[in-house]
Amino acid sequence: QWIKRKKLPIGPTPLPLIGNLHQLFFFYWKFGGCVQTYRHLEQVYGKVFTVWIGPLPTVYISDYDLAHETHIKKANVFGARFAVGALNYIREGRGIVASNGEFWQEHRRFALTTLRNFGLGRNLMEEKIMEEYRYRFSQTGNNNKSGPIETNSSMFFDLLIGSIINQLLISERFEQGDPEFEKLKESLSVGLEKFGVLDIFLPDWMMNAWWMKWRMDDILGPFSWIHRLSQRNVERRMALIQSGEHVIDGDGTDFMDAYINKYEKDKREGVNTTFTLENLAIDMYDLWIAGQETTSTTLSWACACLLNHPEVVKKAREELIHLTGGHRSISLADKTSTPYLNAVINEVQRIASILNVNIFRQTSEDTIVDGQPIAAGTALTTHLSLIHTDEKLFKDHTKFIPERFLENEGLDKKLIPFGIGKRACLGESLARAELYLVLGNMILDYDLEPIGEVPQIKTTSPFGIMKRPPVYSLRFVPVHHA
Ligand code: HEM
Repeated sequence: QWIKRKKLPIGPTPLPLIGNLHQLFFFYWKFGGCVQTYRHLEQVYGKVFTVWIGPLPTVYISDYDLAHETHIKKANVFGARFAVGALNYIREGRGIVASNGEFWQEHRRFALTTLRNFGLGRNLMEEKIMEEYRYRFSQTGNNNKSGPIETNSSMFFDLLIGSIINQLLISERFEQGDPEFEKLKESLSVGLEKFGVLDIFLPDWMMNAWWMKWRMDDILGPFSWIHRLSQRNVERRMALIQSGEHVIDGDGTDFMDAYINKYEKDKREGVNTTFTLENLAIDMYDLWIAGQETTSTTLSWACACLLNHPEVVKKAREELIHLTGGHRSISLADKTSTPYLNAVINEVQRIASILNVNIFRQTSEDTIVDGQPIAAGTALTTHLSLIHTDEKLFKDHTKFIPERFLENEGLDKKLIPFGIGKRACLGESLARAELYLVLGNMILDYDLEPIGEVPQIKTTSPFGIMKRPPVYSLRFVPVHHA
């Protein structure tokens, strides 16, 4: 440890085996959350510091300029995923989130191109988002379709966003009460809830040890269920293709079609390929897990913020009515004409900061950051939440103030909820399209009313890997434009 520390940024003194865990737990208790704990460490040790999770040193960058200097300017040094422990469970170096090297490049490029193709030409992505938006609002609530809709925020947005990603992946929608969806959602929330920071870093030998089996079954079992569902979807599609009930027309209409086209082509040409059906199930598993909970949680945060700030809803709606005359929906082409709505979405993502840190990277060579050495192979991350609560950038950071993005040109560049650099979020453009279309049209079409107490703008999971908003119900009351 002593020798290793010489090649790492400073940080609290670690003990053998347990590293800084005792201090981390003490600070969690003292400060009441992970972000406050890491803010304290930043104040003591500076913008780059090391925390030992047991025997493993992990390095944190807590400043935007340093994150840019490392992840953008030296992208190759900071571009590999640190994929051990629970992150590598099921994936075993495959998929998009936890793979590296050529495999990662091929699968990331394929997924990006396929999702981008949905955005070109007839703009399938926008069509699918709007179709699901209209469907969900028309199906929820009472039978009076033009009356108010009463719902639970997280269930409503889970169904909406789950259906959009499912439409893009396999052309299927989830319905309320659908047992498969309920089980899928439960698996995801149970899995993410039980997942602790230590599990991310467990070495494979420890994960496989007999004395860890109960814990691994408990936290990873739900993820196995999601993986099996993904495998079943692949088997079902292949059976339909073989029976002639599903025909892939040209490029196909969803991700699975596009992948099967590539798989068949590689097979025909005798290429030694990683595009196998087994890997298709893993890619879909990754896209589903990464693409569902993230966006739907952000929308739940958005409504919590808007319920607390009716003046923001009013101002955003005025902008949208001025643009559309109240006669049509908002489309992605309107984005440059809606600066206030854009600022509202930015501020929601800043306040929510649903993922505190980038998924961990691994330095590929010895390097120096802010004058401090970092050895090759070190696990490192950018602390997104510390950047988003940096008072120098975001004054009065606990307050919801969309105007800050209008008053301070270029501030939006320093907002990085999708991560930064080579491994930044693959679904960023899809998520941005969903947030813009759903929030913009919802503000245009509905008044928001709380049912019961107005939810606090405060996370209910200060120690979790994902920051969740309070659970609350709300009412969407249709607005009739003159
Ligand atoms: C508001 C919604 C979302 C947020 C805040 C978000 C945030 C993030 C963050 C912080 C990362 C880690 C980046 C890094 O390590 O530098 C990430 C990675 C990723 N996200 Fe998202 N994400 C969102 C939506 C989506 C959607 C809709 C999809 C899929 C369609 C998606 C797919 C992925 C994938 C595949 C990765 C791994 C990328 C790689 O390793 O190359 N995300 N996301």
